[in-house]
Amino acid sequence: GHDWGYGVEDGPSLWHQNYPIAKGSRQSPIDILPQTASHDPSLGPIALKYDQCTSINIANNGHSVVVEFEDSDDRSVIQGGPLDNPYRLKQFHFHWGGKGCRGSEHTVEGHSYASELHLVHWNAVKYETFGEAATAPDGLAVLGIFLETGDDHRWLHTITDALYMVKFKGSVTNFKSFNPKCLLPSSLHYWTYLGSLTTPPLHESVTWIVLKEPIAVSEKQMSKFRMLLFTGEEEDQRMRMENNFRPPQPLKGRKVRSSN
Ligand SMILES: CCN[C@H]1CN(CCOC)S(=O)(=O)c2sc(S(N)(=O)=O)cc21
Ligand SMILES: [Zn+2]
Repeated sequence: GHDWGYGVEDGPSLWHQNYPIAKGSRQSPIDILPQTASHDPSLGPIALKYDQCTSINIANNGHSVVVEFEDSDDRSVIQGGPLDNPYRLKQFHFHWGGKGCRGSEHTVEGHSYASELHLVHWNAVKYETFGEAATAPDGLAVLGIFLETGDDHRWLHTITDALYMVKFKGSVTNFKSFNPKCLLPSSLHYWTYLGSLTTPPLHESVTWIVLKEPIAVSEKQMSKFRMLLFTGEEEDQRMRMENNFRPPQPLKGRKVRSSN
């Protein structure tokens, strides 16, 4: 059922009641301090192989808007950097704020961005299914990309133009041949650390790779995300989907490494 959300009655500060791991030792997101992040020369570049990727659909799951990918083989993977194996692209989704407000999950020296894109990948070398990987300490790799408001993003239109089709929680529509490579910034320099899902079930199964360079999107494009609803078509109380981000969590002694 509806056991968690981002509101006063079901938001991040209450998630620990149903998901005690919310107070765990490797929770996400975190505030990243670039000066403290150790430059690790053994950290190679990340490699993204998305050329043969197959997007399937775009959906409103009542928490975010999600684009799912076909993950029956290694056609779309992230590898290198802190990763020992290639991890298969499963889905991507966003977190964002209200009008003119910040909405990223990770922050950089307390600075938050307008939004944050998460590309979720799973370790299909070690685990049979995505579900199994999602609960394993080295099961998932999520690539985080900051969105800041500025110029129009020429490729984000493909996504924002489809949002009206998935306005309500539970809606899904076809979304073929979208290649997320077009959403990457020019530099793949990153910070990396061991963390968790930033939503329930908050599994501590994520190797986070957060790109340093944000991409620019226009305020008009951001406003289209806020047209989405947390609520279903049948519900009489319409709740605009915004501020669907978890605030930074305690570092608890973890090391953040920097690619360079
Ligand atoms: C609303 C539910 N979100 C989660 C759904 N999944 C987890 C459980 O599935 C078996 S998931 O692995 O696709 C991810 S990744 C992710 S974040 N924000 O950390 O990138 C959240 C979720
Ligand atoms: Zn996310």
